[in-house]
Amino acid sequence: MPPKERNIAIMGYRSVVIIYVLPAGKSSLSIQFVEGQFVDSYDPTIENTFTKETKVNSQEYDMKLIDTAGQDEYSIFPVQYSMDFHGYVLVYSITSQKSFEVIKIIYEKLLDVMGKKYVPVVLVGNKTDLHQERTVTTEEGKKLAESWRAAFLETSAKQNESVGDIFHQLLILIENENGNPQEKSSCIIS
Ligand SMILES: Nc1nc2c(ncn2[C@@H]2O[C@H](COP(=O)(O)OP(=O)(O)OP(=O)(O)O)[C@@H](O)[C@H]2O)c(=O)[nH]1
Repeated sequence: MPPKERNIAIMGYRSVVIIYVLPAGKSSLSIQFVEGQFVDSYDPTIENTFTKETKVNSQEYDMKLIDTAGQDEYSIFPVQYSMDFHGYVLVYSITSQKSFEVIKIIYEKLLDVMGKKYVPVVLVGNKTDLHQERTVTTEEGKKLAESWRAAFLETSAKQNESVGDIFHQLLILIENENGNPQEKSSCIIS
């Protein structure tokens, strides 16, 4: 079987006042997944594109990951991210209620721009290593994902916890959406 091409956008909150509220960690998740490293610095993203080959259930995929510029509640949803994308990773930080509120707004805008009731989404609560600073409970994240019929994961880009699972689960959701039901548990080969 030839590799399937999959375009995935990664979105999340970016505070204008970054001294007080650090962003969700979209770029860190992308870099951890693609390069296997954590870079502990904050450099606001304009837009980055990463490519990665991966395999799920013996199917090969050529993934293009677009790490989008961060959004806030006032941003107009960038229309270019509603076209030619197969699925979305929506990231908040478990240490930031604000990022959790903004991710709901990003999701609503995404559906609105696409004119759809469903799109394949993995909701990600990042920064689990900062558990002492947690302000968003696992239950809150789970409930939100259920209401979207999305997959839900808590991750740490820093500790490389569940990072590969994000993309694995999203590829499965995209196959399901395309009418090819997949089993949930299978190994990912990167
Ligand atoms: N402790 C911890 N810090 C993290 C984690 N992921 C990201 N960070 C830090 O959070 C800050 C923001 O991370 P980025 O990956 O640049 O965030 P972003 O969402 O891509 O932000 P924009 O590029 O502005 O959209 C950086 O200082 C990262 O080092 C994590 O899992 N744990």
